[in-house]
Amino acid sequence: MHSGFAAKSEFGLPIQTNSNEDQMTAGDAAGERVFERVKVQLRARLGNDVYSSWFGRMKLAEASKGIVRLSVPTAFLRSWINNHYIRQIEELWQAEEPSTLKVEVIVRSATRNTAPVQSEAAVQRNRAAKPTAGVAAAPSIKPMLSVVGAPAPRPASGETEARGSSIGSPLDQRYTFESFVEGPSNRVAFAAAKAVAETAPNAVRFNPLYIHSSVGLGKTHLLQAIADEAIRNRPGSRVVYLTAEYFMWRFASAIRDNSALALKEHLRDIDLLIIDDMQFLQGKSIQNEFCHLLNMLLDSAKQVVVAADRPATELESLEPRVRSRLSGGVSLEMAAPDFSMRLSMLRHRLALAQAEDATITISEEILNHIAHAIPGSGREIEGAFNQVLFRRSFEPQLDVDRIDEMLAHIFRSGEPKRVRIEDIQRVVARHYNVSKTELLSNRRTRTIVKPRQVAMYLSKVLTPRSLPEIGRRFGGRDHTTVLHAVRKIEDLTGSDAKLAQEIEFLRRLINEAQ
Ligand SMILES: Nc1ncnc2c1ncn2[C@@H]1O[C@H](COP(=O)(O)OP(=O)(O)OP(=O)(O)O)[C@@H](O)[C@H]1O
Repeated sequence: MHSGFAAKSEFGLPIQTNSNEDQMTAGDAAGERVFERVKVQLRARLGNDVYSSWFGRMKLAEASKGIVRLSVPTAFLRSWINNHYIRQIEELWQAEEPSTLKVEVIVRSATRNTAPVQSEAAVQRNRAAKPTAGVAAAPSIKPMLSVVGAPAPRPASGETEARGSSIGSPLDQRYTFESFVEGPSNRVAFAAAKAVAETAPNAVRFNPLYIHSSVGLGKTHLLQAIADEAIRNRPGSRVVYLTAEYFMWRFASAIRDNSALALKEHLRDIDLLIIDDMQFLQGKSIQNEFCHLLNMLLDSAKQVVVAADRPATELESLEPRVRSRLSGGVSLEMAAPDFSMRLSMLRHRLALAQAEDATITISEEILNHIAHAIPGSGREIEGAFNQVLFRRSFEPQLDVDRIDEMLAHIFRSGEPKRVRIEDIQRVVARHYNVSKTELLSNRRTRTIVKPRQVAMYLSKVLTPRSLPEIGRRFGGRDHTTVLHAVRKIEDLTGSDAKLAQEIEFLRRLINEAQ
C-alpha cells in the first residue's frame, strides 16, 4: 500500500515572505501593544494548550492604515489560523483598535530557520499541564495525545511512558469506566466501548467504533476510559489516544522537522487507535495521511475508535473517502443524561471531593435539586457542582433558594449560549429533509432555496456573525445574497403565519441543540 506520508509542499514551506518584519518603526510600537493584549485574550479564550499550539510562534509583522499583518513560520499554520481563528483575531483587534479593517496572516521566511522553535519536550511539558484528580479542578484541558506501551500500568502520577519517541502525555486519570455514569442515553455506546477495551488484540468486532454526541456528553471521558482499560487488558499491545487537532499539529511539525517517516513508523505500529474530536480534522493533505493510517490499521484488523460531535456522514469538512471509511463500522450516538444519571454524576463528584476533604457535606436534597435544575450535559453538571462546592466554602448554609439563584445566574441569565452556524444548518437541513451539502450547494430549486434562506436568516438573527462570514459559511456566497435572504424571510414572516411558526419552532430546536 502506498504509505502516503511523504512531505507535501503545503506544509512548512513559505509561500509568502515578509522582509519588513525586522524593521519595526516607532509607529509599530502601538501595534505591538495591541498585539500583546490580543494575545492575552486569545490565550484566555482558548486555553494554554490550544494557544501555544497555534499562536506560540505568531508575530506582528506590520500594523498600519487599518491593515494588520501577523506572521507565522509555516504555510500550514497560516491556513489553520485562517480557517479557524481569523475572525476571532479580527474581532479582538477591532475591539482594541476600532480603525482596523483587516487582519491577515502571512508566512515568514526570513526567520524560519533562525526563530527559536519550541522543542518537543517543551510542548509536551505545556501539554501535560492538566488538572489533578480533584473534582474541584476546573474543567480539564483535554490531554491531546497519549501513546502507551503496555503492559506497564500507568504510574500513579498519570505520566505515561512513550515508546521510542518523544510523543506522550498523560490521560486524565479521572476518566475511567468506573467513574462513567451509564444510563439509557449512553448504554449501548458504553457497552461497545467496554467490549472494545476488553477484546484481545486482532479480535475486533466493531471496527471502526464511531461515537458521536453533542458537546459535554462524555465522549472524551469514554474514549480515555477505553484507553485506560485497554492498557490493562492488552499486555504487550500499543494503545494510542489522540485528538484530531493534535494529529494535525504533530504531522505538520514532523514534516517541518523532516521526521514524518519516523512518525509514520511510530503510528503504524499501533494496536488500538483512539481519535477524539474528529470534526476538527482539516486540510486535504492531513486527511490523506489520516486516511492511509486508517486504511492500514483497519486492513490489518487493528481496532480504531473515533468520536465526533456529529455522525460521520455529516462531517462535511472531511474527504468523502474518510467519511465513508469511518461510516463502515458501528456508529453509536450518546444523548443527554436523564435525571437519575445526573444525580449519580453529582453523587460521584461529591464522593471524590469528600475523598480529598472529609469535612465536605452537601445534602442529598441539594444534589437532587441540582440534578433537576440542570437538565444539560455532564459538563454542565460538573460546572454546577464545582460552583456549589466553591460557594459553600464561604456560605456554609447554602439552601435550595440560594442555589437556584446561583444556578440561574450561571446557566440562564449568564452569558448567552453561543449558537453555531453548523447547528443551524444541521437543524434546518433535517427539518426540511434536505442534506447539508444541498443547503450549501448552488442548486436553485425551490425545495432547497427556501431552507437555505431560512438557515441564512437564522444565522443572522441567532449568531453575532457578519453577513460576509455567513456567506462564506454557506458555500462561499456573497454577503448581498445573505442580505437578500434575511430581508426576504423577514418580509415573509410578516405576512405568512405558517412560516413565522416554522421559524419559531426551528429557533427552539436550535436552542435545544446547544
Ligand atoms: N456519563 C458520564 N458519566 C460521568 N461523567 C460524565 C458523563 N458524561 C459527561 N461527563 C463529564 O462531563 C465532562 C465533559 O465530558 P467530556 O469532555 O467527555 O464530553 P465530550 O462529549 O467529549 O465534549 P466535547 O464535545 O466538548 O469534546 C467531563 O468532566 C466528564 O467526566
